[in-house]
Amino acid sequence: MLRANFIKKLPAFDLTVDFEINDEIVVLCGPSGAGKTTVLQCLAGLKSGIRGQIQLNGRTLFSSEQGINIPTRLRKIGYVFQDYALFPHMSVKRNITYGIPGGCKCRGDYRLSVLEVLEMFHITHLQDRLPAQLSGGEKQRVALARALMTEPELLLLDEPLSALDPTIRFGLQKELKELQRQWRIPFILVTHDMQEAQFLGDRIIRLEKGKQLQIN
Ligand SMILES: Nc1ncnc2c1ncn2[C@@H]1O[C@H](COP(=O)(O)OP(=O)(O)OP(=O)(O)O)[C@@H](O)[C@H]1O
Repeated sequence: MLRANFIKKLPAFDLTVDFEINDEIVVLCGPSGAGKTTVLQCLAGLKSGIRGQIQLNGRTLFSSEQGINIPTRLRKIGYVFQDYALFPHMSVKRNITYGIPGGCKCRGDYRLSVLEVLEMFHITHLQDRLPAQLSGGEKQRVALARALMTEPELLLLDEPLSALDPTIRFGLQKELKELQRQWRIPFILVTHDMQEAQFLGDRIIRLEKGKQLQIN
């Protein structure tokens, strides 16, 4: 479970976050500039100047009061960026194993092998390609595979499907939902698309100028 209760001062307003998220998909929506991406960045440890606390499965990731600020790489949080942020000069396989001790060869302390993850996302045949040689949907699968390879306890997705055409998009929405049901970790997903929010979200939180309004 994720518990987050913090304030982040932004130039135009204060972003106020107060939520508890179980093993479910919470969709964050709201107008451009409302603070959605900033919420994800604060949770991942990519923003400074926060007051409050963040706990994941009982571990304190951040507490301004106690002076705790666990570095991003140790937070056990997967992050899928809007533009996928794949390394352009690395193959699919290297992208997926980047940052994993032992890389492609070794399982180490991880439960999953790279071959299992490639299979899970139906991208085994693409493992030696570079990102430039992939379609948008394939890149999205690689980004998800990379995020899940580290066995996160929370997955953050910033408009993961927005670059895709509607037919591929719907297929991947279903896959995302199934993935969450299999992994049973909290997903927080940002989208501008209300249909997508309704389909994917177990709960929808609307942000307006940094304030949370719950829709369902
Ligand atoms: N690096 C920055 N420096 C100053 N202000 C910033 C910075 N990044 C974001 N902001 C401001 O913080 C606010 C929240 O931005 P954020 O990117 O979180 O919004 P968003 O809801 O994700 O928007 P969008 O839907 O357009 O991606 C905005 O008012 C934005 O102008």
